[in-house]
Amino acid sequence: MSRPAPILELIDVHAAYGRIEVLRGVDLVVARGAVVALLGPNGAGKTTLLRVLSGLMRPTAGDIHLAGVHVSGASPDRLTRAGLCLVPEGRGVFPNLTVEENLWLASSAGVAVEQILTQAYARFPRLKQRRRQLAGSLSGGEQQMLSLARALASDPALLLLDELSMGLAPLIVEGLYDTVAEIAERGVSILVVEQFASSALRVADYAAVMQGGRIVATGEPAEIENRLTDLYFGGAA
Ligand SMILES: Nc1ncnc2c1ncn2[C@@H]1O[C@H](COP(=O)(O)OP(=O)(O)OP(=O)(O)O)[C@@H](O)[C@H]1O
Repeated sequence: MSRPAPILELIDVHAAYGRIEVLRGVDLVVARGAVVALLGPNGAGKTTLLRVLSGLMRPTAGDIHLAGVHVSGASPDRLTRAGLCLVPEGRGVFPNLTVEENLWLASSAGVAVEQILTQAYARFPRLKQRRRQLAGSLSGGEQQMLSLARALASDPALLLLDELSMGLAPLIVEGLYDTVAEIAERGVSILVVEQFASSALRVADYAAVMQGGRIVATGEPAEIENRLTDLYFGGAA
């Protein structure tokens, strides 16, 4: 019997802002149920890659397969329906709406709002305490919990997380990554992008390093962690 296709496969993906090519031939695989950490210094192209993957930007060349289906250039809407969900850098919550209103808006067709609220509050009791508070007045960690809860409401097959740790204290980041590990245990595949690596590597099954618009190293998290300084600052082979 043939093995199921990986949840995500990129083959020689290119993308550009105007004439400036930012992704220069990205190859990457996320196996079903895996957590993959995509690391890399400022400007490596990580956020651009997530924009391309979530349909916000069209690749100029290359192939993207989601669960074996060719989706290069597909709309965000189609990708969402196919099970992909992006948690963007900067958290993507509506600051002038309450926690509960943010969760209501995350409800997708066919999933009862009550069920979404129950699941979100079970996973993040802190959000229940603050359900009538405006999202913009939550702490950074709480906003990140809310954006994760919103993402999970769509019952994604593949979660794309951009800089979950941005601007947060280490202890908060550790807690969020514990949640990421729990989400993965439920069978959700996860591609997590981080500039600073250790928390993401702790929960990852596999890691890749991006530099100058290409993947320059892939491997086990421990191996990548040992090579990270060289890969970021010493140029990569
Ligand atoms: N809208 C844009 N127009 C033109 N150039 C852009 C745009 N957005 C990003 N870039 C450039 O593309 C390159 C890759 O940026 P990108 O944000 O993808 O990197 P990154 O790896 O996510 O870095 P960071 O961790 O700093 O966010 C950078 O040189 C950046 O200046």
